Amino acid sequence: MTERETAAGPELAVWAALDRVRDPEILRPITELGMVEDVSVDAAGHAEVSILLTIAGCPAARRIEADTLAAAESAPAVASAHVTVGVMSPAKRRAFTERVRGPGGVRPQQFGPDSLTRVITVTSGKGGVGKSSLTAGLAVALADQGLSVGLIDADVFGFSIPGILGLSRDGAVTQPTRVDDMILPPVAHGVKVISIGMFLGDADPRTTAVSWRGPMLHRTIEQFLRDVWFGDLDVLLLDLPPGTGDIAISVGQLLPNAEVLVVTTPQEAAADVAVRSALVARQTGQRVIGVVENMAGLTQPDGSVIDVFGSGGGALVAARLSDEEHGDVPLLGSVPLSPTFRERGDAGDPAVLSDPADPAAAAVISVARAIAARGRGLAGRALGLSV
Ligand SMILES: Nc1ncnc2c1ncn2[C@@H]1O[C@H](COP(=O)(O)OP(=O)(O)OP(=O)(O)O)[C@@H](O)[C@H]1O
Repeated sequence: MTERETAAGPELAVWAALDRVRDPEILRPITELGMVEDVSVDAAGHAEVSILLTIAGCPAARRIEADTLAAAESAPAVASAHVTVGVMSPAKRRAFTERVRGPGGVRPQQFGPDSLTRVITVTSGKGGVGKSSLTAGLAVALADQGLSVGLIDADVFGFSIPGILGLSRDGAVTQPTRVDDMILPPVAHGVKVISIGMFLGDADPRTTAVSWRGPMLHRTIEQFLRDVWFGDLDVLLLDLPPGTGDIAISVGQLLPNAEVLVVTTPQEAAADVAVRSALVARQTGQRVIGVVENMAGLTQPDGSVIDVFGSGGGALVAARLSDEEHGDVPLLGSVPLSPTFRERGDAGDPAVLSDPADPAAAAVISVARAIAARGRGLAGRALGLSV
């Protein structure tokens, strides 16, 4: 019998209250994860709760402790509460990782051909068109719409996702928690995020250039897919370096179900490169699901609009990628230039949550709705039917 099964009265009520405390990285109740060691309530209504963390000083420790205390205090018949925090023994930690990941030592790569997760890579051809800002915004907006979302930032040359999502301060990037060989991605604004920028050791990402060749990048993405525990995701987004064939090939091999979203600016010159990057992805078997135009017309205080980067590039890319063989590739949205959108991104406080009425944020939210509504095409997928 477990501790909980023998509990009764106020103690059972505390256990029930603790069901509401979720591990902030795993997003599952601490009771389910075996993190509550003991609960006792004395005759005066004082509750003593002891919880076990995976590792000493785990980044989520304070939050788990505070949430546990608040939950215990809220239980009926509890007048006061105290929480003791301990650390799991290696055996308990093994049981914990099995509970999270499922039993068995062999970890298959996540998001393989039978996975139900939609994998969407975001590509742009040219750098600096706002691919990372849009990827982060879409991830947060999809999570806000109730989906379970993961985000892999594999943009070695410009890993800006931690900054945009508030996971980097003064050059220090939030580190993922490691529980033995399992890596738990930090959760930002409801999104599980892993970035190459989290694996630079003590190096300051502001002054550290990552110059990796294709094979190393391939291995890193492979490791992210194997060792980083994302859990059941509805959507996994990947922010990739602009326009490299190497990466497109790796993604095609590692994530054969990946869909591609193409980001371009309204400029015709950017359109050519964006089309090329989409064609490379297509050659590796990925399906292009749509185009998003970014940095479209900037609205002035008097209501007039300046097309800083021209106009029509998004529609042009969509038209050039649509044909009989591949069907219609839609322009899913046109995101205007917006100083607020940039400022909020720089502050790690994405506008899609903090200022959803901002025109750029609203456009990103609407693209996220369009992506969620389209669902995933089943073409080429094993349906898992047996007769
Ligand atoms: N719609 C927008 N309005 C205003 N600023 C924007 C908008 N989209 C992106 N930006 C800003 O443009 C800059 C470049 O954006 P971002 O880093 O997302 O581009 P990128 O395509 O990912 O670049 P790279 O791949 O080269 O790293 C950032 O400062 C970002 O805040």
